[in-house]
Amino acid sequence: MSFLRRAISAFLVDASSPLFPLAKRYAWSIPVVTLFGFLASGLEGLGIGLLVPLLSVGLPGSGPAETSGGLGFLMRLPLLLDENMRLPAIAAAILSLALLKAGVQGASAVFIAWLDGKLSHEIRAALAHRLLTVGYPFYHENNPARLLAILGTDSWRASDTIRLFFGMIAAIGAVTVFSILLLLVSWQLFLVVAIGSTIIRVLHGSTSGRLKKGSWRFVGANQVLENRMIRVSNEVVRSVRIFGQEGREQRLFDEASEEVRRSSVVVARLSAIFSSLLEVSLAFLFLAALLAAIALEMSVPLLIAFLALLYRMQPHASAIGRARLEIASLWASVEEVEWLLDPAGKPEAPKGALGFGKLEKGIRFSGVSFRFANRESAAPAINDADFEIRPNVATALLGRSGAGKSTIVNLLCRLIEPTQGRILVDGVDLSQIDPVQWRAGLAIAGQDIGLVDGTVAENIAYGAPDATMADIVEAARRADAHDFISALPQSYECLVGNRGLGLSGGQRQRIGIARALVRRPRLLILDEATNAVDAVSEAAIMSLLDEPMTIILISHRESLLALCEDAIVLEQGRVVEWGPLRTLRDKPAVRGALEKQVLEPAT
Ligand SMILES: Nc1ncnc2c1ncn2[C@@H]1O[C@H](COP(=O)(O)OP(=O)(O)OP(=O)(O)O)[C@@H](O)[C@H]1O
Repeated sequence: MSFLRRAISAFLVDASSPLFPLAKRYAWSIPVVTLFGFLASGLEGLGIGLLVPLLSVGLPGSGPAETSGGLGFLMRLPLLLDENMRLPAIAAAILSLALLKAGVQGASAVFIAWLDGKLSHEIRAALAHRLLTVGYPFYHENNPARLLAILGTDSWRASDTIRLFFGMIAAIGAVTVFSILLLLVSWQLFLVVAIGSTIIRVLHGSTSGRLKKGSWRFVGANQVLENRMIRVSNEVVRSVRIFGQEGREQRLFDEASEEVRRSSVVVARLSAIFSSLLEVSLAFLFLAALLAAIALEMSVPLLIAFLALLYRMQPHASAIGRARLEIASLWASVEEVEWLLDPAGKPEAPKGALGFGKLEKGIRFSGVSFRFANRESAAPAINDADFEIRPNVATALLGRSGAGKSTIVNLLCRLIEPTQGRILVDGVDLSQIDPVQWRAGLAIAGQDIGLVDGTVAENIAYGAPDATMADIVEAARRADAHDFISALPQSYECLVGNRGLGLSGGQRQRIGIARALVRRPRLLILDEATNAVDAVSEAAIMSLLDEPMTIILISHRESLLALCEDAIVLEQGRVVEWGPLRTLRDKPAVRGALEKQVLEPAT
C-alpha cells in the first residue's frame, strides 16, 4: 500500500491533497492498469521476438542463431517442431499473439474509460458536497463565477488529468516490458537507448513549468468568462436591456471569450511545439540506435527484432511524454478543484448535538454582534444586540435599508454564527442545538428565497417532502395562491422554470409563502415576502399574523407591520428599541423606522 501511496503521490497528487482520499480509493486500479500495460506489450513483444526464429528459419543465411542474445530461448522453440511445420507454426503464433494483444488492449481501454467516468463523477459529487455543506459565509467571500468555473470546467479538466495519468501508467508498463525485451536482444543497444531517453527527459524537463503558467492563464480567463456568462444569462439581462447596455455587455463578453481562446491557443501551441520536439528527439534516438546496431555488426534477424521492438515502443514512450505535457497544461484546474475540496481556511457549517422540540419560552439575543469576515475594519453589521422574540406572536423587524435585518434573519437560521454574544432558544444556547433539528422547525419566505425548476406542487413541498397533496393545497389556500394555481394549464402539476420562470413576482411570492407554511414551522420568517402581492393576497397574509404562531416580519407594508404585537428597531446594526409595538409606536425611532421602511422598500 505504501508503494501505491508513493506512486499516486509522485504521479498525480501528494498525500496532503484533498484529492488524495479519492485517488486512494481507486489505488487498486493502478496495478490493474499496469498489468494490462505489461500484458499487452508482453504479448506484442513476444510476437516481435518471434520474428527472430521466423527470419532465421525462413532466411537460413540471414544470421547465426547463437547471436540471438537473451532471446535464445525463442530460437530453441522451433526445434521442438517438425521441420515443415516450423514456419507456419511460428506465423500462427505471431498472429495469435497479435489477436490476444488487441483483446487485452481493448479491455484496458474499456477499463480506463470506466475508471475515468467513475472518478470524474466522484470529483463532481465531492465538489457539490463541499458546496452544499461548507459554512454559508463562504458564499459571501467567493466569486460565484469562480465556483461555477470549477464545477463546470475545471472538474472536467481534472478528470482529463486522471485519464491521462492512467494512460501514462499503461504506457509506462509497456515501455518497461519493451525495455526488458530490448535488453534481452542486446544490452549494448539498450544502453544507447537508455542514455538517449534520459537526455531527452532532462531536456524536456523545463517545459512543464511553462505549460503550468499557461494553464493558470486559461483558468483565470475562464473565470472571467463565466462571470460574463452569468451576466448575459440571468435576470441581470433585464437591466442590460433597459439601460441599453447590450453593446457594452457584448464587448465585455467578446473580450473574455477571446482571452479564453487566446490562452487555450497558447497552451495548445506550447504543447504542440513540445510534443513535436519530443517526436523529433525520439526519431534521433531511433537513428542513433540503428547506427549503433550497425557498428556492433548485429545479425539481421536480431537487428530487425530490435528495430521492430524499438519502433513499437516509441508510441508508448511519446505517450508518456505527451501525457506529462498535457497534465502540466491542465494542472491549474487540478489545483482549483483541490482548493475547493480542501476544508482548510473555509468556514465550517454550524454544529450542535442537542435536540429541539417546541419553541415555548422564546428566543433571546444576548450581546450578539456579527462582523463580516471581508469587512473586518468596518463597524459590525450587528452590534451588541439584546432583544427577545416572544413565542406565538408576530414581531416586526424594523430598520432602514442596511440596518441589519437580513443579518438577524441569517443569524436565526444559523447561516452565520455570532462573532460575539449568544442566542438563547428557550434558555438553551442555539450553538448547542443540532442545526438540522433547529431548521426543521423554521420556514422562511422572502425576497432571495428562489423557487426551483419543477412543478408548482414540488415547489410548495420543497421543504416538506412528506407533505400530501391535501397539505399542499391547504398551504396554497392560506397563502392565497390556490386560485391562481388552479387556473394554470396543469394546475399544481404546471412546470415552473428555475427561480419561478413563467410566474409573476406576486405569484412567486405566494408560492414561496405556501412553501413556508406547508412545513408547519415553529418560527416563520417573512422577509419582504409580500412586497409584490396585491391587496387581496395581503389580506390573506394578514390573517396569518393573527394565528398563534411565532412570526418575524420584515416588510415595507405598514398595514402588515401594524398587526405585529412586538417590534425590534435596528439602526446601523444596533437595537435601538424593542418591546410591544403599541408601547413603542410613538417613540421617534419607531415612527422614523416605520416611515422610512414604508417609504424606502428594500430592493
Ligand atoms: N455579504 C456581505 N459582505 C459584507 N457586508 C455585508 C454583506 N451583506 C450585508 N453586508 C452589510 O451588512 C450590513 C447589514 O446588511 P443587511 O443586509 O443585514 O441589512 P438589511 O437591513 O437587511 O438591508 P435591506 O433592508 O436593504 O435588505 C450592511 O451594512 C451591509 O452593507
